[in-house]
Amino acid sequence: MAGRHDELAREQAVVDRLYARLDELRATARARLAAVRREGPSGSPQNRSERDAFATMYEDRAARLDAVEDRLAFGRLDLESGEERYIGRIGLTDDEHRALLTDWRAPAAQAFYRATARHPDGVRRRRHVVTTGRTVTGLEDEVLDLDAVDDGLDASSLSGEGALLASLARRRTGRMSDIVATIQGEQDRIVRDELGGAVVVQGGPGTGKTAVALHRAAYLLYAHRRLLERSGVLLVGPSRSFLRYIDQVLPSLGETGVVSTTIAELLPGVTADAVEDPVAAEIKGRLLWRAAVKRAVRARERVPATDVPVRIDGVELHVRRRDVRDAISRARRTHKPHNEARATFVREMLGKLVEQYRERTQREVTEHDLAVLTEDLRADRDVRVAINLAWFPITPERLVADLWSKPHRLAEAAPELSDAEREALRRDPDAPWTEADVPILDEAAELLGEDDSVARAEARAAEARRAAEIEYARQTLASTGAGQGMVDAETLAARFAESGPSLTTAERAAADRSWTYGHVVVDEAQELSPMAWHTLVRRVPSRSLTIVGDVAQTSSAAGARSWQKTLGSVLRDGWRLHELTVSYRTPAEVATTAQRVAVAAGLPVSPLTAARDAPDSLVVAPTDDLVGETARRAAEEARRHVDPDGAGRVAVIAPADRVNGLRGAVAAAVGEALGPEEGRRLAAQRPEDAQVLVASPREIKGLEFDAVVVVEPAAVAAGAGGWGDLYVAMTRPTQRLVVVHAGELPAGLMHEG
Ligand SMILES: Nc1ncnc2c1ncn2[C@@H]1O[C@H](COP(=O)(O)OP(=O)(O)OP(=O)(O)O)[C@@H](O)[C@H]1O
Repeated sequence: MAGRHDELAREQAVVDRLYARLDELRATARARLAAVRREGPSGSPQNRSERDAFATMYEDRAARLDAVEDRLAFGRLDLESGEERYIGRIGLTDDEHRALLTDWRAPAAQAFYRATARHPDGVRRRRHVVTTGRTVTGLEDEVLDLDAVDDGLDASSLSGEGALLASLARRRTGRMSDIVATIQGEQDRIVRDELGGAVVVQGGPGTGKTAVALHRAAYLLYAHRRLLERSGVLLVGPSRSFLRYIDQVLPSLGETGVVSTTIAELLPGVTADAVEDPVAAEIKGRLLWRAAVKRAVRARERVPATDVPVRIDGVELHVRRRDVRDAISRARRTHKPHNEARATFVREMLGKLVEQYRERTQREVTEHDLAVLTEDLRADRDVRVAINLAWFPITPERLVADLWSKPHRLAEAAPELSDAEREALRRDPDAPWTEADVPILDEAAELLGEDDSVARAEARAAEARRAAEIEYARQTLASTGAGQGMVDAETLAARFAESGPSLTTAERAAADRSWTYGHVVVDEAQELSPMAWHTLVRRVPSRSLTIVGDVAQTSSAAGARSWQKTLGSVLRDGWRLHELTVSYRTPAEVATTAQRVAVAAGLPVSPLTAARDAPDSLVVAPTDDLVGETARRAAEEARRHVDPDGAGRVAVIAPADRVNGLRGAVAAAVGEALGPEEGRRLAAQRPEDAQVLVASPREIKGLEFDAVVVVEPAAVAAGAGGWGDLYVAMTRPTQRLVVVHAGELPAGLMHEG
């Protein structure tokens, strides 16, 4: 039997060969890039843009190859056929196209994640190859032998347990890393679920929902590249800091073209960063705004109370009520958005006025006179005012600001709201936007359209240009054979386009409110209001979505308590539910206690089994000096977990109104515990990189830390986010939870011993 040393040496030889091949491919991509760049900025514009396009293509290729350096290969399958198949981040072949490494997303890699002793799927042995840099440092084998199966054990045991536990115990860096080497069977089934329809993943804290959602995005981009590269994938997260936390994962999986956003940032040109009152947020999240915004728009199409006199060339005419009524019906029959249908309304009204003019004057008029008269009428101030009053051109921002600042507008648009509810929405006309306004603004933009005759003419011209470019790109691809399997004509054409060679699908999509995506991924999805769902679903006409969240962690007043209730109205029955039940983050004692508190509070919690335990992972500390004790505990955890090299994260999570009061004391205690130099280094860190963070529950949603100090749990639960916030706060640590309290402890949270 080969010794461990021989086995390591053997795997090292394989890994060396794989890195050598990777280096070779990188060198080729760089050489091609350099050759394209060497040609310099000469030649026709078409030559130049062609060169730019190829340069971008080679840059992409080089970037993708660079991104897969870490843990290039991590697994090996020994098949019953005798084949040894290596699994890694990307697929690699040799010069003769023989497979060296299988992409983890390929069907041939599936058994690495799914095979069990009970269902070996042609696999004799699964090996996890652990590497540090380019050196093989460990091997972990699982022999999938049915004789070894103990009843009941197989279904629940973890695959690659050693590699998994090692990865879970690793110190946190403030950035999420991929889990490609240790995806578990229940997670893999979700990752590889088909593209069509909506996949909803419900699971308790730390069950890998975010990880699964991101790996699924990478999988779908691999399995449906042609479709998704053109239409794009949208990823929606709860906050910028969360998006930053996860922004390394997709690039490390070789994918860079995903648009990430929050609901607040969904509308290009709208900044929605004001904090909303929870009562108003809940009301604004209701689906009633679909009808209410429609009514608000209709209110800008209105027949005047009386005929309105206007005078042109000394002749008195009337903007007559019945003419307005006819013109409104005609304009509505175009089924165009309000601002676009306005052209029809204006044309109809001017026609009626010209008719009146002819009747009044009984004059013979030539075609030329008619045109002049129409223009005179159009330019006349009184006519303009009368027409505008009947069909008012208006922006979405103005329409919505009027709803919030003019009580009669809101009463007319949303009669179903009570007086108290309407009062709760009351705001200054120039108050800043909140996240809850965004879906309503989007609805308004949809119904109003843009008054953009010029923009539309430009778009038509651009479309014609683009068609010509696609044709040209097709010819180029055919004649050079370049870009095989990497880029299609349309993508290449987009890069040729005047808008600049570097404008990717993601960039174009992000700048365009009406862009529709091929797939949308929503994380922390329980926070979205019904109205936000309505807005999102509009962006994915195929209804192909990955929705991950936990209805027990909901803190938004407008968020979901039940998927059925929230999604039923927007997706009907076009969704399928998966549940994740193993917590990979929190040690068992912390997970069990958090669950107990959540159950006692009546939250709709999912079952949760912790994958591991850690000694002394829960401490409950009563005190009379809340600030002092919190600072002392935070300093102790910082000493234990925070490294000067940037690894290790500690969070103090406190009720929102206590955060500011704690910051100074925590910073001082940490400085004292770790020394002035370390104290200064930590104090200079930006909030998003802070190794010691003092924050409210809202700011740490979806994130994780080595240690967490929760301050006054009953007060956290009494805050705007309720018990969901406390459940979130308690389930952030990977190693240790410290609860500091001066007041009563909530039910389920007991003192030690
Ligand atoms: N199969 C796995 N292998 C290694 N690590 C994993 C695996 N699954 C999850 N993890 C790790 O567990 C932690 C929690 O995962 P993640 O943040 O995706 O959970 P979540 O369900 O989204 O949590 P929350 O509901 O609290 O936001 C992360 O550090 C993640 O990398």
